[in-house]
Amino acid sequence: MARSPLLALEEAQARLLALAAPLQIERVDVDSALGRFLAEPLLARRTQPAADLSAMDGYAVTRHDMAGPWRVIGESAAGHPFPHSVEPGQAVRISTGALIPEGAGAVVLQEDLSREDETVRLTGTPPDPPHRHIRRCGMDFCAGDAVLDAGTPVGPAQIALALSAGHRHIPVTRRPTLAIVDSGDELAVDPESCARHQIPASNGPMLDALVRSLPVDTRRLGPVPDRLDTLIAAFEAAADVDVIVTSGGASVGDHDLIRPALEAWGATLGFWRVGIKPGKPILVAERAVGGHRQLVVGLPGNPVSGFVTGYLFLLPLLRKLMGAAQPLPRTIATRAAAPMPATGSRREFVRAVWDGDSATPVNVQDSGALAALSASNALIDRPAHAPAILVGDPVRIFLLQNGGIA
Ligand SMILES: Nc1nc2c(c(=O)[nH]1)N[C@H]1C(S)=C(S)[C@@H](COP(=O)(O)OP(=O)(O)OC[C@H]3O[C@@H](n4cnc5c(N)ncnc54)[C@H](O)[C@@H]3O)O[C@H]1N2
Ligand code: MOO
Repeated sequence: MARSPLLALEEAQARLLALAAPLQIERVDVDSALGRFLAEPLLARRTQPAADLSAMDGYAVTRHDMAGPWRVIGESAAGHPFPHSVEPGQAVRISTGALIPEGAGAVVLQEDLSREDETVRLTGTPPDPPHRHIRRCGMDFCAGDAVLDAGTPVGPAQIALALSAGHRHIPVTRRPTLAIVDSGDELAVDPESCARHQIPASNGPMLDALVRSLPVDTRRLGPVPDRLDTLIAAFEAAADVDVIVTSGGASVGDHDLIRPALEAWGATLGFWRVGIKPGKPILVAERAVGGHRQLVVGLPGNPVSGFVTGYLFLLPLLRKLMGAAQPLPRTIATRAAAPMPATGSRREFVRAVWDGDSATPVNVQDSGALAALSASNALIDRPAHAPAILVGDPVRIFLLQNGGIA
């Protein structure tokens, strides 16, 4: 049977992402924004630090008198500023994070001084330049600065930054809802009771776990038998979600019913079959009813194919819906630790172990081999029609951890 040529990965990803407009914006507590994406640029409401602060423990003195000795006239502790001005010949005991008193322009480290009663003397070297141990007002950011761009993922550093920039709430894109529909007559829900003609239904839980790195609300529907009516009923039970991901039944067999079931349900096929190995039969469809638009990503049933296409398509789609500026995983450059054969007409994602220096393909590359997938932490990205490569040759890899987003 003649078929249209397979789509290239980049084109398929671009077509999928073009279908996905970021979801509505909501304001959430900064504390609970972990994993979300900022929906608008965040402007600082305050300057940080709001005044010159000491970066070390020591004594604050004027710039005009760096040789001492000095008379200690008081203390500036964190949260307890010294209320007077400092003159030449005077020093104020100061702690890390405390306000630099008026008139002071240098902090001499306590390690470089000796103190006797109320007199401190230099025993080491004074700070050079004098302001070396002073954190300048606005060193981090100033009120009005755009401290975060729209589309930035909110991680621990961004939570701290938003709070220190004076925000209790931040605008993020709402959590997408996702239904996971796995299908196949051979699937056994209970792995402890699985006949020879069956296989434990592992793809649904695997995909659920894959998307857990993102703040997505998931609903599991399945396993669903390989029948049009049961598949359509599952889609109907997912008619309110943003994204439906299916697993299995995406290929060309008599029981591969995802496409006809989607069409019968009223969805329109966006594309089907991409030139990648594993994962060729992936499909994308959309359905719009009464202003509610849904996207469907149909993943192949082979577990490794489902994992790889989940990584290359489903996670980027969810990130795009959540407003990510960079939804796609990124590769890093490394070297092959073993020779690799020439590739065929599909771009290959070779399961591999990356040790920080080089990547070694795992022995079994079958798209049903979960032990080999589990032993891997990276995918070597091999172009289609590439010649064989030798040990030490440059390769690019996707790291599996964190969906490939550093
Ligand atoms: N004549 C052709 N046959 C196949 C082609 C092709 O182009 N021509 N493509 C092959 C490729 S590539 C893939 S990938 C698979 C994908 O097929 P399906 O998406 O239709 O997947 P199934 O047939 O339903 O299942 C494949 C395999 O995976 C197991 N499976 C399915 N669901 C689960 C699950 N939830 N948990 C665990 N394992 C699951 C299933 O038992 C099968 O062994 O098609 C090739 N065939
Ligand atoms: O795409 Mo299939 O995933 O080659 O096994």
